[in-house]
Amino acid sequence: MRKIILLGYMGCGKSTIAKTLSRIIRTPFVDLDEYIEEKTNLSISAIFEKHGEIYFRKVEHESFLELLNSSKDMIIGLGGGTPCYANNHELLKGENVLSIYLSASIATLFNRLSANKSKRPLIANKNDEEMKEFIAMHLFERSFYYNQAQYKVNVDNKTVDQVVLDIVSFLA
Ligand SMILES: Nc1ncnc2c1ncn2[C@@H]1O[C@H](COP(=O)(O)OP(=O)(O)O)[C@@H](O)[C@H]1O
Ligand SMILES: O=C(O)C1=C[C@@H](OP(=O)(O)O)[C@@H](O)[C@H](O)C1
Ligand SMILES: [Mg+2]
Repeated sequence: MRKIILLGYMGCGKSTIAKTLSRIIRTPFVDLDEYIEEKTNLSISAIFEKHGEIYFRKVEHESFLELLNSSKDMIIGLGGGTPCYANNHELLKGENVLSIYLSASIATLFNRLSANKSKRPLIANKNDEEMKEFIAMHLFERSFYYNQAQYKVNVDNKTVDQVVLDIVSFLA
């Protein structure tokens, strides 16, 4: 059954867009981070703190496979790092998979993330200057993986509804 996968850097809007898209096209959505939190009974921050990032990436890969192998139609909002580890980017091209990269400028990401960093362990302890530099470098490193998606939608200066409409146009 068809899986619609949203990917992109932290703060690009994957979780938010997945929720609204789900309502519009009447397809259930699963946020991969939330799925992992339920499965492990730990927050993403607690997993990083107690078990480290390598363990998180292992659980993330297993969880992504579980969702892809389920027999249901589903929208999956990935974590920002999901396509960049464990060859997960290869899974973006599978049969019955439609993958969409929500691309955003460094300025957009910085503005959104500076107000929302506490639950994101990779940036939680950075000040504004450190964060700007980190986002620029990290986005550059990850772009290769994000660009493996079948479609790309730029989200800069767009409302959630506008982004959802752009995505709906690919699904026709
Ligand atoms: N199109 C948009 N316009 C303005 N703010 C947005 C938009 N999409 C998401 N946001 C906001 O950006 C922040 C990060 O969104 P989130 O969905 O958590 O991103 P992700 O899951 O990609 O990390 C949230 O505060 C969310 O409300
Ligand atoms: O970019 C990353 O490596 C991460 C992004 C987060 O998801 P969001 O992109 O939804 O913030 C979450 O999976 C974890 O904190 C690691
Ligand atoms: Mg998210």
